[in-house]
Amino acid sequence: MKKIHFYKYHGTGNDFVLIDNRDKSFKSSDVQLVESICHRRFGVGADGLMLLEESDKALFFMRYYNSDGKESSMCGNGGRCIAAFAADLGIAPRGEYFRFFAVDGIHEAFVDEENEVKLKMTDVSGIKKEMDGWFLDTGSPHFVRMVDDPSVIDVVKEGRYWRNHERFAPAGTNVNFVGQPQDGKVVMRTYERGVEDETWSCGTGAVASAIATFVSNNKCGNHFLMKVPGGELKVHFESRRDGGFENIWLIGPAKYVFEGTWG
Ligand SMILES: N[C@H](CCC[C@H](N)C(=O)O)C(=O)O
Repeated sequence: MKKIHFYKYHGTGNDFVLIDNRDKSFKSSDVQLVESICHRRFGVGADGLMLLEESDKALFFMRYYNSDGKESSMCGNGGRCIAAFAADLGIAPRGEYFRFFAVDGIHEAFVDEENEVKLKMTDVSGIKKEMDGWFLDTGSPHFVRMVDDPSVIDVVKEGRYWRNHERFAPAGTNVNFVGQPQDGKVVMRTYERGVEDETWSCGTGAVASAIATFVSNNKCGNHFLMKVPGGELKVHFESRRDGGFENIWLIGPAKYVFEGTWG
């Protein structure tokens, strides 16, 4: 097998392997290969893997895989990291807005000199109040539970229960545990579908948790600082009269960690 040159980035502790696959040399259908690269003990270790590929719709296409090796829905922190990766490789302009294509459509991005990334997320069509939480799709499905203190939640046990609940079958959902807002600051923790564990940050989850907090708390504005175990993410959006949300932005750091070869 040809050696694979990979890069490792993280976005507030949600970590990814990135590969420039514009030459299509990576076997993108090989679930076993992606899973073994993401393995925390026998591989590079990551929550997910992304291929940067050619696109006729925008500057590039972002193909996203969870660490279970399967291609999945949109990853917000992954989108921020691939934008920084593209700027670092000189594929995308730094300090200017550019567009890339992903599974949920076109995304606008802006990468500054320190790799702080602004990423426009897909519109949200609506949010559904469930007995014990809120369900919405921010590019990936999220079930948001409001709790008094996220720090005392057994995120793996409770997250796994809701992730596999029949209500969300067969696709399942990501699960977020969100504390009370204090001056626009919100503490949140996430159990991620396809990682099947708590992750230290979740971009689509931060958007889902901010919107659920906005809807469930009429004293909140539409700008949030989401405090996750791996750092802080900014989220702001506009609500629509039809109950949807648009002009949704996810902002935060994307860090290059190291690069290497696989195989
Ligand atoms: N695990 C998610 C995709 C990645 C979401 C997360 N890493 C983010 O930053 O949005 C899913 O399969 O629905």
